[in-house]
Amino acid sequence: VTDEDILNDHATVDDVVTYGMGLQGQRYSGLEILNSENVQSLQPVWAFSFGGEKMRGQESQPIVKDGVMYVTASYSRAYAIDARTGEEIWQYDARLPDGIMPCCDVVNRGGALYDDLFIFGTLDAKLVALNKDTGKVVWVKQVADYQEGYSITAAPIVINGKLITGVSGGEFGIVGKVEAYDPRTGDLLWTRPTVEGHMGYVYRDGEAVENGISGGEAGLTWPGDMWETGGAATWLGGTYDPDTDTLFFGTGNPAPWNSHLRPGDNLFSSSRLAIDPNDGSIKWHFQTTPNDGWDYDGVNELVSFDYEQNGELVRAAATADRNGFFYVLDRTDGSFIRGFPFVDEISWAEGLDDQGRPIYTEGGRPGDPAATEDDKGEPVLARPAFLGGKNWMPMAYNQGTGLFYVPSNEWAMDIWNEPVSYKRGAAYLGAGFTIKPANEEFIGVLRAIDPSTGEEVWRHENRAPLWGGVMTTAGNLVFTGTPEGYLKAFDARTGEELYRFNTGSGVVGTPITWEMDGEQYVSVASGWGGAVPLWGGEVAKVVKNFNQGGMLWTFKLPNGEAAL
Ligand SMILES: O=C(O)c1cc(C(=O)O)c2c(n1)C(=O)C(=O)c1cc(C(=O)O)[nH]c1-2
Ligand SMILES: [Ca+2]
Repeated sequence: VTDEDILNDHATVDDVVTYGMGLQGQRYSGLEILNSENVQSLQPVWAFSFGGEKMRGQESQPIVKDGVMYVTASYSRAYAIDARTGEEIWQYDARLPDGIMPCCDVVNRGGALYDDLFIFGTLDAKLVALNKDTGKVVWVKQVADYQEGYSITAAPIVINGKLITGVSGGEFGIVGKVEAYDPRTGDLLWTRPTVEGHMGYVYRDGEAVENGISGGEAGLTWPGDMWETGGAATWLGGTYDPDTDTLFFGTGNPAPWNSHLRPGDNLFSSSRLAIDPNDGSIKWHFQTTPNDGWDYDGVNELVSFDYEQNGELVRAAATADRNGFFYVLDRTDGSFIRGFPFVDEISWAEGLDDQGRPIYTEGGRPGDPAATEDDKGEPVLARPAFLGGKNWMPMAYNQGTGLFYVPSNEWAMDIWNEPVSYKRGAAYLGAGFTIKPANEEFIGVLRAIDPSTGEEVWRHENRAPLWGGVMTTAGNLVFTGTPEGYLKAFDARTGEELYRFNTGSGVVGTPITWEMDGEQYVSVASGWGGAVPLWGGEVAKVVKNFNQGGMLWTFKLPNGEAAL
């Protein structure tokens, strides 16, 4: 796989060589062999077991090149599979130490292909590069110390000969960062910490150089030394926009969760960062939840798209934040174009001001434990819950309909603050919580959203929270999965459910589609898990009978069907 292949991934329908089905992250395929007229006939052609004990939480997006599928699974495993037959070519199991500390299950969301390498991140915070034909290790690089709480769950991306990764660990007071490596050797090219105060340098050719952006001196948005352990993990990885030559990374929650310990905006937590891929410098930032006090952890993917307004081309980017608001930004400079709620009854903010900053609801923030006698701050009922209006699961943008398809959830939480102090390698929250369903009928809502008006064009409600990624096609289709086990397809214009297939375990993976031998294929990983069964509080009851697992399913129309 070459840089060209990667940059063109969104336009080549016969392969999927990037996380996002294109670096901009639209998850849109121009294929229409499979479409809203014939999707009812879709059938599985093979299924592949990830094997292993206790397999769960299959959040991966496979990639496909030249008839071979490369996919990661939970516990930092990777596989190459014959995409025609489902036969295994090789398997790699990372040997993980006992002390790994993923906050939210043992997940992995995917890998990257470059040259003859398949590269992915592990729960002990390493990057591993495997020979794509044999699965043999070519290089391994320690990105950060797992004993401090670092891990990697996101898929790396490669752009113009640079391998770009983020890190997880926001719940342990790590310092988030984005890093670039030489994909052939694993040598570090630059590092970009995402907490102000750690900001004044970049690495270039293995040497630290000042780049002038230092939060440490003037106007620190953290009190005292709180920035030293400030979180802002880049745990969802990034997207890349070739038009502006910019990497977009979301940053997670500031640490600790108790916001009274860190008055200030706490840059660059809960933000979108536009990063120069050449040296790691920050071009602009947009913070969705300043002084985040609810773990809104605004790490969600920023997806580039273009539209016309009054005859002018707008180079925009959109993100559906965990905090419940959908933002449309000008991707050339990060300026706010518009924002609107995409979930119901947001409690913590009354809306956004004309810069996109939240207008906080009076009394919406959980109280300061220092102000009470029993060390437990005044609780509040906040909505959405910290697992978010949308969590990690990627949305999709359809160039034909001009709509975003957003996997969202309706839930609330009781949240309160507690005293906490930083201890290396220990949870650093200073908060307690119970998540509750917002109603008896449904939590998950797949929404079709018009980014130019904020209108919800259609919605599909699901009993359990939606936790899988979305993919959309020129064949007027939207695919996603449900914790109840289904891969589902919808009419992209109307939201009518056109197809469902039960994979035997909850689908929390992200589907892909590609063309092979003149036929259109769809693949998705199945295996219930992720944060909901761990942290879902009262919602865990809704999902408690769902079986875990680890399978990869592949579908196509029966032979000849597409021609009808
Ligand atoms: O702050 C962090 O570093 C971090 C990392 C991760 C992760 O790497 O999976 C999650 C979260 N936070 C998080 O807050 C969260 O709700 C979450 C859900 C999931 C999941 O895969 O289901 N991961 C994570
Ligand atoms: Ca987090």
